[in-house]
Amino acid sequence: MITPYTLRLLAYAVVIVGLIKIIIARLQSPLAKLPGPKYTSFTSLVLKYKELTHGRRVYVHDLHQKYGPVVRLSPNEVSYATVDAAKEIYLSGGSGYDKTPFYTLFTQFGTRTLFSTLPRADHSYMKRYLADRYANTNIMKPEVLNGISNHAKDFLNKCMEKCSSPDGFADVYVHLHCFALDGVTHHLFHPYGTHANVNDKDLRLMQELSYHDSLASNYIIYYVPALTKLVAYLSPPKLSPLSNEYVLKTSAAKDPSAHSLLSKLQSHAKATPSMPPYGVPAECKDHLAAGVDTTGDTLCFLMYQLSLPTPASTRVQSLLHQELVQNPTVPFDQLPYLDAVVKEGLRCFPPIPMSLPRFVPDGGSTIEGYWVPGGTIVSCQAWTLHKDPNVFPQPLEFIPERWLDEDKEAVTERNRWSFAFSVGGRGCLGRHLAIAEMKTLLREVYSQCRTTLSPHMTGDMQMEDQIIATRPKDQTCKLVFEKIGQTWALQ
Ligand code: HEM
Repeated sequence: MITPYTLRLLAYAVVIVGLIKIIIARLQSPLAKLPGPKYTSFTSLVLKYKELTHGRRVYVHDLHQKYGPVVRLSPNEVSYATVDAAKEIYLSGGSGYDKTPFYTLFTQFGTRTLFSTLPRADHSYMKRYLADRYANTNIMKPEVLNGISNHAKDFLNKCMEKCSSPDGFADVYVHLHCFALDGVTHHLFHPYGTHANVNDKDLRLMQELSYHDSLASNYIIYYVPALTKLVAYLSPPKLSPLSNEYVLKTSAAKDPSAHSLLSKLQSHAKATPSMPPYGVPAECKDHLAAGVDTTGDTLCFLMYQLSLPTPASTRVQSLLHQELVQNPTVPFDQLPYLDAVVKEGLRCFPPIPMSLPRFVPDGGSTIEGYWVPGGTIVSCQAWTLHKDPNVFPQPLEFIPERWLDEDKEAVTERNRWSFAFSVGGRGCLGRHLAIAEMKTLLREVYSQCRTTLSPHMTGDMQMEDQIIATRPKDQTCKLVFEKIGQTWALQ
């Protein structure tokens, strides 16, 4: 007869045998041969803890510093820090490996969009279809550039107005996000775009989009879908009534401008009865979300950097000013120092600095000399690629001149390692728009003004990571704008 004691022993034995089996399997796994802390062969708990506490990017970077360009992060995940690995993961076959279900977190109105579609095949048709809207030739059209330029003027007027108020400073975090919202909605919806730097209703829309923190609940839902209801109960999802209403209403508007994304999507919807009911608004909302914090945060980090009270920042601002006043009619894409400042800004402060996860295809793959089985999650992160000292000497310093180096081969190599917009078929669709916006705004400001930190600026500008993007921790950046003559001497 089996006694309770025997039963307990049996239960223990089953658990122990199970654990031994798991340990043996993990030790025999091809990933066990990869560099990385031993515990990552057995558990993903440390990685998950870092994710939940905004610490993943720095944790992954520190592991690369310690273990080199290939690091096992968990029993099923590996991070790489070389351009060859990035080419294999994001460029092989054009679009690289398939996205993981992590991107399901980014569906809009319950509908998959370009960004959240996982398999390559489903994604590539839509990407090709929408590509012309974001091609440089479309972005460089006067109707697009004039819109961006007007919004840059609104930004500067707003900042000057704030600086002449008793406060004496402008919070550029707010006004740059308004500018980014206005710029992207001009492209998506013209003539139904926002004017958030002049209109309080649109300002509230920006606030709804940019001030939120749903990192922990998103990760929990992703890793333990069974807890979705509990998470929704304990921490109800933040609704976005203003932006949802704006996008739903606007995407049904008649006669959007021919250059807009909306006109293209509406034509597609007419010709494609099988398009999901929320296909057009979902795609628009996705591009809206993709275009506000990214451009707004990069500009914010960049203007903060230029405004620091250091000789290096003063020098960069002065050189930028000189180039801009000496070339008032040269198109923004032909100004080398402005280009170098933007590139260095994207290198030092990539707004999407974290791993972009992909699945190794069936049959496995050899990356950086190590074979990894199909189904392994692999990724690179811009934060680490941009800090390789062999490619970017003094990687922690902000040095625009590195992009103007006489050693052309070195500059080509730096461009190859630039990963702010990712690479390949799933790289950023809005890249040319974002660059046009950033250069137009910096030209508007630094051709006329000098910016310095306000004495009221006590906010923390450390990067605080969100689910895939990052942002300044305190979401505030108080600067003083001072109009200057054309002859600001190099100090
Ligand atoms: C400084 C500004 C920006 C940066 C650094 C940036 C960066 C990126 C990166 C790294 C990705 C790939 C993400 C991944 O694979 O997980 C991406 C994708 C994307 N971005 Fe941007 N982005 C910026 C601005 C914009 C703007 C202004 C728009 C459009 C209005 C936009 C639209 C998109 C879209 C639609 C995708 C998905 C592309 C696809 O899956 O094929 N982005 N962006």
